[in-house]
Amino acid sequence: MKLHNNTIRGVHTALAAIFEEGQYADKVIERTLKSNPKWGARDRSFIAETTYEMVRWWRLINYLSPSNNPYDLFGTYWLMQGHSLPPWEEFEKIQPEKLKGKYEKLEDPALIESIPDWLEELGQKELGEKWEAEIHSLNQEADVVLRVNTLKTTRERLRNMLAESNISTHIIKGYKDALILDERQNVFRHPAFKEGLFEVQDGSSQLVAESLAVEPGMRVIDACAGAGGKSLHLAALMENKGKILSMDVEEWKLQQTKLRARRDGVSIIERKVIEGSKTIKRLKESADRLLLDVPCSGLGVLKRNPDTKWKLSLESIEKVRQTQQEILQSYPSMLKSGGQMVYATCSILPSENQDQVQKFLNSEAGKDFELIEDQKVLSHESGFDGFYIARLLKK
Ligand SMILES: C[S@@+](CC[C@H](N)C(=O)[O-])C[C@H]1O[C@@H](n2cnc3c(N)ncnc32)[C@H](O)[C@@H]1O
Repeated sequence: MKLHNNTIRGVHTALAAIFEEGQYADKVIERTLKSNPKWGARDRSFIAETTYEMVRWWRLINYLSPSNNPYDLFGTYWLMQGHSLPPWEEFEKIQPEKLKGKYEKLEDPALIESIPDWLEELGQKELGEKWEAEIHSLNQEADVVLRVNTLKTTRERLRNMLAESNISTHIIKGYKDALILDERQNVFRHPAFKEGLFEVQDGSSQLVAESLAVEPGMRVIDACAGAGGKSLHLAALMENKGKILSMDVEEWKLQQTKLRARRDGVSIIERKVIEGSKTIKRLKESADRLLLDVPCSGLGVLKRNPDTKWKLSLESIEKVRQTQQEILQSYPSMLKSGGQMVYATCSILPSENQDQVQKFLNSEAGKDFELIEDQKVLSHESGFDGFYIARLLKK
């Protein structure tokens, strides 16, 4: 592959915004690409992919080549990917054989997997012997997975339509609405996306709405709806019949839900901003089904958000655990008796998952609930993101 100075500089600018200004990688890349409309499709995907991968391997790259020079860092990454470097004077200082030797001598698992030391310790403590395979899998690039919008099309029809534009996909047993792209590409510009025939949603994430056992006509609350990924899936499973109340503490996220619902042909979603405990109390025993897709560390989605590992800390994870338990202590009151609730996270840590559910069940607020089943979806076992999904019944 031929390297170009201007795209390497684009990557460097993006990395500086991520590491020096603490901005989110996805937003930085979006902005970098938008402000350079002359770059072609190949340059754009080079910049996006290289930035994400350099963020992922940042600690290892900096260990192998401690330097502030962007060409030293990029060149090291490029060699790590198995490419060779062109004879540019910018790369003169790099000695491939020396780097190779340094890499081969590595024994520290945190350096090898390019994660902070505290995360290696936490992973070992919480996942034991499964941690090594899990973090290895979370360091691989994610597949692009589509969720077919069954309100507008079928999986076969969408698959054929994409094939006509040379986008080949495959299906996997156990994920009934999913299509996986054979080759990574930007599908947001495809007419089928603009017509609302699919959403981009990881396979594990698609298991969440599925597990809530919704039926057309039900009254469902999605209490941490965000931009509405799961609400839209619930609406499709309910055949757009009944009512979904999509709630969140962030109004701007719910605004996105509104736009996406319009595109997807969903009319049963109402939105409500959570302004405090009063909002929850007013909805007492009003829902047949309740989804708690709670805020979490995001350690299950490192494949697609590699910058998370540099932004998190033990303190921030503890804070999010507290929010999770606060939500569990109060929101289930919105469920009718005989109703079912799903507690879900995109984390692989038991302390955010089964331990939280157990703590709830042992508390006064959980005394009327029982656990029906739970799924601990690990990335190295499923191939998709890491998730936790627990289904509970209110007696
Ligand atoms: C995992 S995200 C939700 C993703 C969303 N369900 C989807 O499928 O796109 C968690 C959401 O919880 C929201 N949140 C944070 N604290 C909350 C609280 N106390 N009550 C309700 N939602 C909260 C966040 O704003 C965020 O949108």
